[in-house]
Amino acid sequence: MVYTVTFNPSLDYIVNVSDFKLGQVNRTEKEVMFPGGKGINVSIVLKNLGMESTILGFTAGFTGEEIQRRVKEMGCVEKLIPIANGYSRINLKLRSNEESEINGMGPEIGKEDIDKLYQMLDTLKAGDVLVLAGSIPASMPSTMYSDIMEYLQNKEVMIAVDATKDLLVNVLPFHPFVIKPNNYELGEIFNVTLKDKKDVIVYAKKLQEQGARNVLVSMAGDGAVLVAEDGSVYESEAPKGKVVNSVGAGDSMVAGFLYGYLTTQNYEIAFKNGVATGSASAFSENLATKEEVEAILNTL
Ligand SMILES: Nc1ncnc2c1ncn2[C@@H]1O[C@H](COP(=O)(O)OP(=O)(O)O)[C@@H](O)[C@H]1O
Ligand SMILES: O=P(O)(O)OC[C@H]1O[C@](O)(COP(=O)(O)O)[C@@H](O)[C@@H]1O
Repeated sequence: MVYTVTFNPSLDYIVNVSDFKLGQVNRTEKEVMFPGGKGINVSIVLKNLGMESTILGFTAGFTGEEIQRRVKEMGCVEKLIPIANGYSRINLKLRSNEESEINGMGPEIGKEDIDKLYQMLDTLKAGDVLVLAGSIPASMPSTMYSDIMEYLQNKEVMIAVDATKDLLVNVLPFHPFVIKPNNYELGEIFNVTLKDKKDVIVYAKKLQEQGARNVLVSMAGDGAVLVAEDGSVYESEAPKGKVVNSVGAGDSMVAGFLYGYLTTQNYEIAFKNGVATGSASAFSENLATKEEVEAILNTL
């Protein structure tokens, strides 16, 4: 079974504003709202691809209830833990001449809530897959994901991590199955700007040397790189198409990669599947469907 953990779920409020002007009243031309947060998006896409998973994590307030309602409506299994205070974030995605995002910091999560999550993690068995994805509330330590990995280290659970900075770096000694920084996040870890795939491969290998088994680096419209544990390096250009909504493209890539690997145990197929799924999400308003992914796979 695949489990995804989202400490900080969101409602993604995506608004189109023609020629946005800072400091003025702007009006939307279009607005849509989706449940979001990285683990939740991974679960939605896995569902679309035909693979069941269970959504774990924390929700709060009316926004949290709406996130739960929507993921259930989509047919996902969720065991989100409602927390007593605050409310889950509404993350604003502004599409205008440029794309901007404001992601909230999320409600505080108490120790008793974390204990409940650990009780759920106690049910994981060898061969299960755990996805730890997205930010954690600012009040939590950057060892949150590595603490979970340490707790599970003797269980033979395959763990995927999509996080930034120390939250990601701290998990490396626990040998995550796959990590997926984008090229900016990879550069940020080493305080460098990565210009091209050649640079990306050098620094992805450094994260592998520090403990990651597979390092998948997304580069938006410039494609992706996989440095795999068997020593292979795969590179891909981004599939061609019109970007409609790139929110969730990275999460879709994680879902596509895991789906590809879990169904074939082949890194090349997993990588292509990740690229196609990321782009299929970027090319549609909603997250990728199986048909959309297959259509792109046929072009790779
Ligand atoms: N403009 C784009 N054109 C084609 N594919 C894209 C585009 N943006 C994203 N993708 C696809 O989605 C994947 C993940 O996107 P990216 O933006 O790098 O992730 P993140 O959201 O984590 O930063 C890319 O590797 C690519 O396959
Ligand atoms: O937890 P974070 O890092 O703030 O990211 C949360 C945001 O990222 C998303 O999961 C989308 O992520 P990607 O575009 O990287 O796939 C949104 O649904 C959500 O608003």
